[in-house]
Amino acid sequence: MRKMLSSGVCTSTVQLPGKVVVVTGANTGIGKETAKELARRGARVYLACRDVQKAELVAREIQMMTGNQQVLVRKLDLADTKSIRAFAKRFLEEEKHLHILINNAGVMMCPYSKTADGFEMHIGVNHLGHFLLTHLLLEKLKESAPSRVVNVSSLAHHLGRIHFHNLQGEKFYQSGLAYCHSKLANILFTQELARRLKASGSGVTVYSLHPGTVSSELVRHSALMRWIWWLFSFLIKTPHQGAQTSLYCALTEGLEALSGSHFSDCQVTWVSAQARNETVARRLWDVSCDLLGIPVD
Ligand SMILES: NC(=O)C1=CN([C@@H]2O[C@H](COP(=O)(O)OP(=O)(O)OC[C@H]3O[C@@H](n4cnc5c(N)ncnc54)[C@H](OP(=O)(O)O)[C@@H]3O)[C@@H](O)[C@H]2O)C=CC1
Ligand SMILES: CC1=C(/C=C/C(C)=C/C=C/C(C)=C/C=O)C(C)(C)CCC1
Repeated sequence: MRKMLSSGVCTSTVQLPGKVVVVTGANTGIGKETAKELARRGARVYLACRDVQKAELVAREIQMMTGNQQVLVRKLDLADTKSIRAFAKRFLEEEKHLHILINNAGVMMCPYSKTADGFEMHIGVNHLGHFLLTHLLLEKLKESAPSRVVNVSSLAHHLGRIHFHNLQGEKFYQSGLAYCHSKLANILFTQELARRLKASGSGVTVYSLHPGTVSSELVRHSALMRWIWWLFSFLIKTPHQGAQTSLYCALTEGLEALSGSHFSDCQVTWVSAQARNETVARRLWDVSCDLLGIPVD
């Protein structure tokens, strides 16, 4: 059972000297392990985190463990578009390239709350925050092609729906479902972005994934989930195991033809019918642009 729940290993031997990587939410859990492995392979790794003090400690730890001093911390609060814009501005000023963007940060089952811009927290951080970040970094990714965007979604997307009349959860809110909706949005964004990038022949590819059920701080807002995680701790993945599919999508050679696909346990996997709906994906793209003040093309 443990083997079944923990399978999927990134076997790529690709090394990353001279490559630049951004990992959001890299101070703990899956993001930290992902950043560590990318640093071990020689990349310059930006830990894009909301708590800079926590992240600095992690950066030192990764530097010590990997011998790579090019592990840098930058403030990024995905619940505040000003912070996202400030992060992108500084990054674009200081870096010539961006080869891999890992949109990993996430919140789950928060009590109803809003971001600085008035978006419901799950859709605001998990989807809109990463949508804006990717938009702001996209030219740099194109200039650095071949380059990749990796969006960490979840199996939980199967329970998600995009309710355009209630995107901010103001009419109806259930914290678990709000998480599922935002994870569905991650997949729809991946597919729409992949379609657009393919059409423009940009050399940037995009992947979404489910990391598995992973022991991490994600369950911090739910006593029930913390209890389930504790009870089944002998079965669920470690953060190192949980990082394997992100690493697979970021590193595996020859994955370009699968841009837009969804992965689990380092293999392409199926997504729900909602997640394959191109009309919803296009509309979500347009609505996201509107909400974020990005010109709709
Ligand atoms: N664990 C699991 O079983 C599963 C996880 N996933 C996905 O994996 C991803 C990583 O989660 P996991 O490592 O498990 O969870 P953790 O809670 O351990 O890590 C989440 C990271 O996101 C960061 N974060 C949260 N809010 C913001 C914000 N507003 N701005 C910037 N960063 C933020 C956290 O920062 P801070 O430490 O400061 O709070 C933390 O670094 C998430 O997208 C999650 O949805 C998907 C399926 C299953
Ligand atoms: C019942 C049960 C489990 C519970 C799984 C759950 C509750 C998964 C939730 C996943 C989430 C919330 C993903 C986040 O994106 C385990 C631990 C697999 C062990 C086998 C029995």
